[in-house]
Amino acid sequence: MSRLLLPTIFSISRKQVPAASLFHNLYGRHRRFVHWISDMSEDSERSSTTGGSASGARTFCSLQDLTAKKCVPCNAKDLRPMTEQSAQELLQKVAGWDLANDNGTLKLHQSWIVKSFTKGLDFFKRVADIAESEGHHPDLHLVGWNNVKIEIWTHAIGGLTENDFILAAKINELQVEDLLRKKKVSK
Ligand SMILES: C[C@H](O)[C@H](O)[C@H]1CNC2=NC(N)=NC(=O)C2=N1
Repeated sequence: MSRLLLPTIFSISRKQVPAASLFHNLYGRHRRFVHWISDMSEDSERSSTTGGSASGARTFCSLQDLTAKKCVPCNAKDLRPMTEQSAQELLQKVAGWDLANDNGTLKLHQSWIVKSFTKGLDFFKRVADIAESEGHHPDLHLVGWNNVKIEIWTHAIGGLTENDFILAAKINELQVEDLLRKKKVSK
């Protein structure tokens, strides 16, 4: 129906023509429905491309292979922390990592048991090489001589960005079997 026709229909007062009020309601509902749909699609568009959720405004956060991606400088003005929901989605891509909420700051966390204190330091060196090449750095803990714990978050914005998941995925690729204590297989 052409736009020109519609206003004329609505110029008829609803009192005079009951059918017009029925049509008006239906059209009104249709219009609200159309607006609802378009709002929905804008919202979904906004959250998936501008990082309302995933990776902050700058980097589009897709679930493609994180190891093929490169960390971006954390001082990018439009980077902001991702939501917990987006972090949960990305967590599927980094086996072995958990999501920790440290006083409102979301972080990635994983721990290992190494064969010795010095093997722990060797572990850190291998992680450090990746961090330096990515320009993005984890928090490294070596506790009780053989317990390695790594936390990853984006300090510059106080939360998680795609950078953290890229770093976690690349740490997962490290060959560290020679450093780890064999897991006891429960009998
Ligand atoms: C400019 C450069 O991106 C920053 O200094 C980097 C260095 N490494 C970093 N690592 C982490 N985890 N968070 C940061 O905010 C951060 N900032």
